[in-house]
Amino acid sequence: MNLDKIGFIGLGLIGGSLAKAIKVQYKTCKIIAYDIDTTSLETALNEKIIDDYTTVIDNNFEDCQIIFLCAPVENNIEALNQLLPIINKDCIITDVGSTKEIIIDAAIGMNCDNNFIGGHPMAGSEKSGITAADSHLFENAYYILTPLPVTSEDKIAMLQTIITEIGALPIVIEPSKHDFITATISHVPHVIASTLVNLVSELDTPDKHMHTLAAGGFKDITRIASSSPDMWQQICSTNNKQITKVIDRFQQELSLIKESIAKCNNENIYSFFSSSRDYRNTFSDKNTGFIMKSYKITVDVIDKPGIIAEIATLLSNNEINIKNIGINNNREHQEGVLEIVFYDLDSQNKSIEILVGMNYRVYV
Ligand SMILES: NC(=O)C1=CN([C@@H]2O[C@H](COP(=O)(O)OP(=O)(O)OC[C@H]3O[C@@H](n4cnc5c(N)ncnc54)[C@H](O)[C@@H]3O)[C@@H](O)[C@H]2O)C=CC1
Ligand SMILES: O=C(O)C(=O)Cc1ccc(O)cc1
Repeated sequence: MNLDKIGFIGLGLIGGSLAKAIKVQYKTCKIIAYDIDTTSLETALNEKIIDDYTTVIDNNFEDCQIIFLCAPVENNIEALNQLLPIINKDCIITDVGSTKEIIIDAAIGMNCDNNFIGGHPMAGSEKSGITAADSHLFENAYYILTPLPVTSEDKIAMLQTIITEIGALPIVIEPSKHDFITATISHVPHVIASTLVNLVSELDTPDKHMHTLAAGGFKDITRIASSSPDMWQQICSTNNKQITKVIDRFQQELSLIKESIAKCNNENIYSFFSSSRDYRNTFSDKNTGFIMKSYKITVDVIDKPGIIAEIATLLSNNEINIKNIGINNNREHQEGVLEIVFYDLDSQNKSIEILVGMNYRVYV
């Protein structure tokens, strides 16, 4: 497909990653961006992620075929309103916001439902800003679309093609169903993660031993508490009905297990953990994911100078690109201490073969 010009409103983690992925796929496509943060725009221009930027939403967006709204949810609604008098009639405006019903209702209210298609890539991380942007972010991730009955098939097909060509998997879901699903699998888990972190901060002993000793499990389930407060405040305020409904249900579940623990009802406690383990084990970490896909291996290495260089050289001699490499000093639940992250499954598999062939113990 031919793309000549695309616009971005908001150029942080998601906007920047989409712009990068589109540049890889559509080399001649011009990208123009607007962001309230001029430093992000300058960074993106210097790194050739975009071709031009503007410090106001103006006629520069007039000839865009597609405009991606990638700011926090409420700011996307404001931008949509500002863009409507500017865009051409064939332009597709699509957002990436984590909540859908509110922006779809706003789009209907603004009579722009033939130009607007709601979107939500189910990929991301706790990081934010253009410096965290990654052209591989959407590979094998589901990308939800919430078109309206009036949206033309051509426009939906065009957006689906772009999503597919950047490696993601488009899936159509109705807005209110989307908001219930994401409240359960994303929004409430974020609230719980932040609650746990705040709890430790409040309960910690004066010597801060909780902070020092918090280990793998705690860090695993609270990683997402490092996310942008601005973004999460707007997600909560734009999906408050579904989120509060799911929190109510969560509190009921928590009360049940609390009661079983208080009464030492070992049968209930056992079945609580065994059913959650069995269901959790049906979520494959290698599958298309909701979180950023990670092709990681862990290598057991002896602690000697030059060991990282030795392994990095071995892999680079075999033309394998390393995305990230680091020593894990905490051996808890960890078979090895050197963690290597790759860009794709092929590199991961090839590295395992090479390292095992050199008698390294490798864990996936
Ligand atoms: N972070 C994640 O993992 C995911 C986020 N999303 C959604 O993507 C959107 C963007 O999130 P991120 O890229 O993670 O956040 P981010 O904080 O990395 O980037 C947001 C960007 O929007 C800019 N911005 C803020 N207000 C603006 C305004 N009024 N006009 C123009 N630009 C403005 C900021 O300066 C920043 O550069 C949000 O709507 C979020 O709900 C969707 C999927 C995953
Ligand atoms: O990093 C993670 O696990 C996330 O949860 C990222 C994320 C954040 C917001 C979304 O709407 C979708 C994905």
